[in-house]
Amino acid sequence: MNAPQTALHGWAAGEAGRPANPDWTIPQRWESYTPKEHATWATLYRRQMALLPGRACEAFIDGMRRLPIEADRIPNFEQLSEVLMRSTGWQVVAVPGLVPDEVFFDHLAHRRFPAGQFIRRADQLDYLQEPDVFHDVFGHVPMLMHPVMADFIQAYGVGGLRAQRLGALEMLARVYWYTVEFGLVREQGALRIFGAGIVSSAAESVFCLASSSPHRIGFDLPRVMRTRYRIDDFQQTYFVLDRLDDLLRLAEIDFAPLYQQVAALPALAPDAVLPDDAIITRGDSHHHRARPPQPA
Ligand SMILES: C[C@H](O)[C@H](O)[C@H]1CNc2nc(N)[nH]c(=O)c2N1
Ligand SMILES: N[C@@H](Cc1ccccc1)C(=O)O
Ligand SMILES: [Fe+2]
Repeated sequence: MNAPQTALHGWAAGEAGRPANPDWTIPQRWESYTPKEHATWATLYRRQMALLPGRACEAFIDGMRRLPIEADRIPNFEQLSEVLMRSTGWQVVAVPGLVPDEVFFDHLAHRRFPAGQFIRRADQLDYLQEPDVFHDVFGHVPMLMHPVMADFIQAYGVGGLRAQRLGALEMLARVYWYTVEFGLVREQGALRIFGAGIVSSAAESVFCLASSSPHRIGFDLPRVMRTRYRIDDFQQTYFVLDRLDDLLRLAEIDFAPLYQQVAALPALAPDAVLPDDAIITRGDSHHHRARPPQPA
């Protein structure tokens, strides 16, 4: 989820504007979820699990299988953290919603995944401005069981704190957006989803692979750093990794010189196509202005 900082949950910042806790974590208060909230989770879970086999990458399906994530109840973060800690050293901490950039990056840099404690209302099933527990836990957490993604997201946290110092937040956020949130990866000759923003959206899980309108382009780091993204509708371009392990190489590249080179170039529209793009499928001209999916 890389939405701008606009939609900060007021009450998270407390009346005085300062959060009760400097790292913005709150108790999950798992016992206080209502049956209706669990039912919303169940609806979303069932809808996605009917779509994702055959569309989501193997790492996602495997991670989901190994975690205490049930169909009909919002998961308990302490139970998730026990399994994650043993596997890749991660834990899930509850936050009220979007937190400030440096708080977010600091959590990731210490292998703490900040997950929204709240769940969307029944009338927000298809679209949500802020990351709720379904997007964060269903979408992101299973991938944290994969060692490559576990290392990549921690490195991203470290890189985020650095990018802030270098004034390169937007370029870095695009790398996260087009991988962790909306990334595709080749798997046994087919394209599979690994991005959490797609995985947690029913409409986009289908659209990203089946529609002729988005471009699908082989991942290229400077190209991704230049490409703007939309947060309120389907992506117009998806970038495709040859394999998830490519993320490790990515994490080791020193971004600082790239930030300088890319900052000197004009940013690209979300639906741009360049002559030397490694086009996998070129989108058609008209855009399906479908019901906006949940941004991620
Ligand atoms: C660029 C920026 O770091 C990014 O949008 C962050 C901001 N704060 C966040 N806060 C939470 N809880 N979850 C997120 O995904 C993000 N995304
Ligand atoms: N390698 C990046 C850090 C990073 C790691 C993983 C993902 C994105 C960025 C840097 O030098 O800042
Ligand atoms: Fe997200």
